[in-house]
Amino acid sequence: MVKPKFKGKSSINPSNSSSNPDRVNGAGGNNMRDRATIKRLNMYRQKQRCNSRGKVIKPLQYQSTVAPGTVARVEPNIKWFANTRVIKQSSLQKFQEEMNAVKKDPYRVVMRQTKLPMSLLHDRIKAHNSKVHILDTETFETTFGPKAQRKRPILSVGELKDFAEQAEVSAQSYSADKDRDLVSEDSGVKEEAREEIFKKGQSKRIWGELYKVIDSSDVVIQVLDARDPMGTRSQSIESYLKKEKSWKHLIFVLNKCDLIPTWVTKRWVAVLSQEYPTLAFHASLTNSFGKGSLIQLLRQFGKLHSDKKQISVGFIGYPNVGKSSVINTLRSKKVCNVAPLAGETKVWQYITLMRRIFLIDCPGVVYPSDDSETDIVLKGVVQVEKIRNPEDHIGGVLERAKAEYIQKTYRIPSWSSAEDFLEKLAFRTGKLLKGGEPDLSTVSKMVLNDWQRGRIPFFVKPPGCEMDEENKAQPMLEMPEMETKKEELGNRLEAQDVEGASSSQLEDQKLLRQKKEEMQNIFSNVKQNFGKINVAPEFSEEDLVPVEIPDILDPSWSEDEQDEENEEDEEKVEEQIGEQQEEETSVSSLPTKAEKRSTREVNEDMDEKIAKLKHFLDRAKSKHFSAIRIPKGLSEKVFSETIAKQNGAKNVQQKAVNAGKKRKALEDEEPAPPTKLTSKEKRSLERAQRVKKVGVRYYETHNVKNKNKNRKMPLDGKKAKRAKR
Ligand SMILES: Nc1nc2c(ncn2[C@@H]2O[C@H](COP(=O)(O)OP(=O)(O)OP(=O)(O)O)[C@@H](O)[C@H]2O)c(=O)[nH]1
Repeated sequence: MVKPKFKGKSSINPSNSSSNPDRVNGAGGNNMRDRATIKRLNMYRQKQRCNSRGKVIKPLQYQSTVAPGTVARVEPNIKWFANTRVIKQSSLQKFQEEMNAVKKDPYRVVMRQTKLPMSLLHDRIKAHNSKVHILDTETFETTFGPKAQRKRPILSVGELKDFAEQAEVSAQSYSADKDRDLVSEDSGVKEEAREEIFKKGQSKRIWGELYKVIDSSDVVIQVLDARDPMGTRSQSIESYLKKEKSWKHLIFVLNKCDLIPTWVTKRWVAVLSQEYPTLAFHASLTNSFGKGSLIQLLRQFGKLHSDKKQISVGFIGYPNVGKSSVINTLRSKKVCNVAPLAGETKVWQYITLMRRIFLIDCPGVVYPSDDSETDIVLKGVVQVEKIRNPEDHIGGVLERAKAEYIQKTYRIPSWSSAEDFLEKLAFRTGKLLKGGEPDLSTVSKMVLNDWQRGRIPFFVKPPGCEMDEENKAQPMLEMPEMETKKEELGNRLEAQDVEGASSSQLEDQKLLRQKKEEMQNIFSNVKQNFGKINVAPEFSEEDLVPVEIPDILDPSWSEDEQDEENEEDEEKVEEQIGEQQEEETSVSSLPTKAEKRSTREVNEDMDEKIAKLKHFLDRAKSKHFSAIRIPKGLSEKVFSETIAKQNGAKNVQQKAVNAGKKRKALEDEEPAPPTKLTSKEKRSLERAQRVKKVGVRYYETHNVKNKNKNRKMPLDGKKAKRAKR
């Protein structure tokens, strides 16, 4: 140890020695040992001094005895850091033998086992291929005898030859692309990580919401987009429900049927019904399709679970397929937020449909698949505004949609590539950047938005649509596939019975069969008249394969009745509108094409007028204006036209049956007034007259300070103008 020199009063050692903790400038510059390190090293180096008789005359630091009660320190010594628990092999062997002897002796007990190195007794490493001594622990009878209980490995083959064959087949079908565990050499080039927006609907939170909805529902409705039902379908959830929650009923609702030709809807319903009961649907507050069928179906499910106080119906599906819209349609009012943007529904929500039926809306879930980024965008999962390079996905749009529809929608006659198309569109729409450069990003977003909102006609063709024309023209789908499916299921179950299942399995099967029969009974009542779907896009002749639509709709319960029943609580004006629509849709089911076109025009006219009326109503309801009046001229015109059209429609039907004068009858704008009005017509006339004034005067209903009862509101002039606005 370096002895600090005494330098008068100061105890600081000025030397530059590397063992001096006080040194200021050493040879090491900034890399010098710090004070603590030097002190520690000095401590290690110290030696005690003894006299010739061995008596310690200078003890080590911390070695001197201290008075009892004071904190003492153990000498830091290198030997403390060495392995002190080493015993000889022979000693270990002896310990193991003796310990084993004691353990096996039933008259002796090893005390304080936790304090002993017991692991040393069992650490003999067994060779990987060492023989298993089964017979040491089990009897021959239970192991190999006729009543052996030992589990055997399940092999799908009986002989080694078959096993080799199987291996060969699997080797042939092996594809390195699909092998996720394949270790390949790192080429240094890696695929760019997917942007976060493309992982929408896949988060743990969303899946949590989905499982909450599934757990809480008695009936699960998977909503599919009619334009691409298979792309928006989740087979993994279906198999999960089948395996884990077999008591829950799963049905499909094919929504947005108004965006595809009717025969395609029919075909898809037939295809999907082979697996699960399927209903076609068009979600709309004013012009829906399938609402009555769905409500009736839910009612029947309610009856099926009469033991329960209420049943819950969960709506699951891809984002943007219209789950919330279907719920709004069933409730005939906006109870869930709806937007053309994916991910509008954030959390699950309960909605009461009837006293005993609750609906649960679920956020859209994206199921794991190999979809490319373009697929994801075109399925409407990603919000267009958030896409970094929207022009990358236009190629996909041009590939999927027919050129004819693109030409018609954007009025661009031809293009050589996606970029060329975008440039032409940018010039046509005036979307230009500085210097007259086409703004490709903006026009791409425009096209993608149109795609997501169904403005570009598109649909995925159902399987087998080229073949059997007969099926296409099948007038009323009565789910024949369900029959075959049931039979198939029955056969399968019987086959399983023969194989010999346990009693609990048999019971399960019985339950399953019972459930199927119940579903069959329920669905045997469901008949949808696809001719009533109001298809919006104008499809080409090629896509519009004519569908024969039955003249008479006579299911055991009709949609019209249901619609009326569920609209009880709505405004009377809306009832009127609903009745008008029903009349209109029944006209649209007439067979010839020319008439179809003219009825569509009539429908469009009516829709416009209805929208206008509704707009006025909404404004009046929100009380943003002190008084709103529907201009008398407009209301009279609308309702007189309505009645005229109703009568006209009746004439049309009659004439269509009698002779070939349908066209004339339909175009007949002002038919002769009916001599005698039916009670229904009388009521609708009364309502029409009543609803002319839909607003109320602010001063009449509000208790305001300067209320002047005698004040007359001028109908012309400034205020009247404001009210009219
Ligand atoms: N043409 C047409 N559009 C529909 C139909 N149903 C829904 N939509 C539209 O599809 C868009 C999405 O509807 P939502 O009801 O918000 O869809 P969602 O499945 O609840 O979406 P998330 O909230 O993302 O789960 C809206 O713009 C609706 O207007 C339909 O039957 N026909």
